[in-house]
Amino acid sequence: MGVAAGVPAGAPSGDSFGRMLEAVASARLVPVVSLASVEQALPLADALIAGGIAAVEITLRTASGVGAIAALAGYSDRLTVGAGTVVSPEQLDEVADAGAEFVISPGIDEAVVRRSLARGILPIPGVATASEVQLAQRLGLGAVKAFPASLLGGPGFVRAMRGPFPEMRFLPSGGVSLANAAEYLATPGVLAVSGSWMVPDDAVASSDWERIAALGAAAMAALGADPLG
Ligand SMILES: O=C[C@H](O)COP(=O)(O)O
Ligand SMILES: CC(=O)C(=O)O
Repeated sequence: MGVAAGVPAGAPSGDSFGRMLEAVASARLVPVVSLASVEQALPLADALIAGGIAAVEITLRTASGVGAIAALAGYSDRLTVGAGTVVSPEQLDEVADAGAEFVISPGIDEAVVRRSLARGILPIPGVATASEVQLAQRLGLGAVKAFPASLLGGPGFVRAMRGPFPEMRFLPSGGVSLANAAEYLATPGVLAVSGSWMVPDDAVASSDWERIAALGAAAMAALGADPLG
């Protein structure tokens, strides 16, 4: 990962951020999940793992987000746990204390990125313009989230941004689906894809963990063989 210039004194080494980045890359698909209660966290994790999913983003869009991250952190070495919708340094501290390994935001905020680097958690801020990618690069980041990917032009957005920013890697999210996830992943510069389709709110609400495991397995199957494997 390109984290170097933005790493404050005392932060973990670039190798540590690189390991987190590669955990997300090797997962290839990162479900975005908002949970209504902390009790849903462990059965959700079991369902995701059963479906072959290796990373999850738990958002702070619900009040149980931080508690769910705390419940999941360290639960299984088969599931890397990150936080989503982190929009302030204070929230960054909360998810850092809870044990999140990566932090995703819908947009890029220099204070959030710097706090994340200082806390040793991989920041993957959202970008929708070249100016934002440029800021991410200046902060020393090697990966950003392309959000909302479908409205930005899909894989073409990543291809266009890789011209001026050939080292940057992108996590497309927003409108990614079973039908187009493989095309995104095959695009040079795509780190992994993320989305919510494999964890429908109604399945979580009804504790339909078998359905979530099946949707996860179908999603992973649609992504095909690991091109790096
Ligand atoms: O940040 C992620 C998005 O909310 C996921 O978008 P999606 O629901 O279109 O998959
Ligand atoms: C949309 C997004 O990136 C987030 O909620 O974190």
